[in-house]
Amino acid sequence: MAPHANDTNGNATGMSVNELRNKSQSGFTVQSPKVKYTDSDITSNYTYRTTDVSLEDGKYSAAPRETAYDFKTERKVGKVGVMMVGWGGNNGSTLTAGLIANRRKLQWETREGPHAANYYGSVVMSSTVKLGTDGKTGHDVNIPLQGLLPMVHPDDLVVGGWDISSMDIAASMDRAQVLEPTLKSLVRKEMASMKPLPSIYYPDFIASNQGDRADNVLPGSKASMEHVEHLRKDIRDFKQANSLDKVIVMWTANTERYADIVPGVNDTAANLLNAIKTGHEDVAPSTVFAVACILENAPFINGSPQNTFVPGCVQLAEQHGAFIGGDDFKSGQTKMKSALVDFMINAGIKLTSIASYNHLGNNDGKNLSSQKQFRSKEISKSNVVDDMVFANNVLYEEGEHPDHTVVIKYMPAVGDNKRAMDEYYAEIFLGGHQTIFLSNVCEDSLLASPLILDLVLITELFTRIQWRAAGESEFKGFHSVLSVLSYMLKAPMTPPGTPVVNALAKQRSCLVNIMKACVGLEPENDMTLEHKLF
Ligand SMILES: NC(=O)c1ccc[n+]([C@@H]2O[C@H](COP(=O)([O-])OP(=O)(O)OC[C@H]3O[C@@H](n4cnc5c(N)ncnc54)[C@H](O)[C@@H]3O)[C@@H](O)[C@H]2O)c1
Ligand SMILES: O=P([O-])([O-])O[C@@H]1[C@@H](O)[C@H](O)[C@@H](O)[C@H](O)[C@@H]1O
Repeated sequence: MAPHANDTNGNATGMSVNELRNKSQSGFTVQSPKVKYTDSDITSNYTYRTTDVSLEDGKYSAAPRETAYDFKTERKVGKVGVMMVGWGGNNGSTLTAGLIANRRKLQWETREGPHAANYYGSVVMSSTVKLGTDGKTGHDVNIPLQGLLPMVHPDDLVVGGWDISSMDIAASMDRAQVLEPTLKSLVRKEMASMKPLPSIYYPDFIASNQGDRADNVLPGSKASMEHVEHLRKDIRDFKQANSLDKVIVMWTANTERYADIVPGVNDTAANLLNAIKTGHEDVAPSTVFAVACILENAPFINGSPQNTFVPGCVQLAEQHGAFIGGDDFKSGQTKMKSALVDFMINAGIKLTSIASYNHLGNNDGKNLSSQKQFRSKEISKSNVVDDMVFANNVLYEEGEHPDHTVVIKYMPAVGDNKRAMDEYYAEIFLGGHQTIFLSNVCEDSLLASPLILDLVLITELFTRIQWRAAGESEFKGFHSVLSVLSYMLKAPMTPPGTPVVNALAKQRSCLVNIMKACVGLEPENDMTLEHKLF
């Protein structure tokens, strides 16, 4: 029996905490002179509070700073499409099945009994945020994160995309071996009608073992403006055919090798466009897709670890005010790492080594069994602790960091059910040690698919948010590199010269507090002074 909620004077409210908990599910409005609601927009006048620190005579001087911003969020969501590159892959087919199952509110039999469609694993659809405190009872009031601002509902998303494999998406679902047959039977017909568009295929960028599925490719095995224009037309045609207001493009195709950053080739926007025009062999398919999306003003998100966003690509996005984001979905082993390392180091425990091993048997693993593709993944999985280590100069000397090794092996037998095994070794008080062993079976596509959804929903939201410094007349969009997506990504892209944050709690807090600022609400500070100062 849930405890009864008392008010701040200790008087019974007549409501259980659960009743109170569910009372506020029906949305909210902010009562503030700083927040204005019109039919078209929500506008908030927001004071951003930070602390300026300077070093004077060997001592820090800290000065509170206030910066006034206006945020404007367009309330109309419109009709949104997502085009996946690699639609026929495990993630693409699994997400597609999940969207259909949820839209149709399907239930299916499993060994444990009936299962209903859900969006578990999506931070937008299945997590909550603290809205505030009930003035009568003093209890927290939490609402679904998706309720903070107008957001597209995933049930309304229109799905499409490309694949170098011609297999329809129902057959791709079978190939993926991720979903229960009972569920597959319910979505098969609709998915069998879904055919991936032919794509660009430059064999040198992915493992040679992928060649046997490449039967759905456009002519040409290296970058060209014809490829760029063809992809742009695909996006326009998809948008028109489905009467969409906007399209978001998601790279969930194979991990590519890194492209060399070559001055005169991909270091500037002009050089990159010229390199594509002249068919330079070091321009990756993912970069060609990114360029096409930038020129078509379709946000492009990279769910894989390769360096798609070469400097010239970032510059092109900035020139066009187009959104890009990445890299590499943070779905399992690394997600756990970015939470656990944050906890250990912030607890003053000196992490000295991290050994991360995993094996998996899906096609992603097959592609990663090739050294150059593994190297892309090794980089994204290895850099995730840098910010947390660097922030603690009590435990770590300058340049000191834990040993960190990443091993990935391809073991077909386990399929999509990736095994992650980690050892965290740390120094504790008076020469002691703490050793944490973690074994984690990550059903990779069932963990990644909701993340892909979150990336789409949040990217779409940020296409409708504009800001200006108080006093300025013109509103403008966030920087082209959407670093607010970092919670879903192993190697978060940030605007050039800005810091990378990998700590999972900070990443979520950043996203939530920016969304709260857009409705004029203060960032969550967890002080709860109202429960301490009385
Ligand atoms: N948990 C996860 O599944 C997870 C986590 C992080 C990152 N990723 C990354 O997401 C990507 C997809 O993972 P997956 O398990 O779905 O892999 P997958 O191999 O099942 O799917 C990739 C698909 O991309 C297609 N493809 C390859 N090159 C293409 C091109 N140039 N154009 C269009 N299609 C192309 C392949 O035919 C395949 O169908 C991989 O790069 C993987 O590293 C996955
Ligand atoms: O997200 P995460 O579980 O740390 O990392 C995963 C790797 O462990 C796995 O080998 C790879 O196939 C997946 O694409 C994903 O990148």
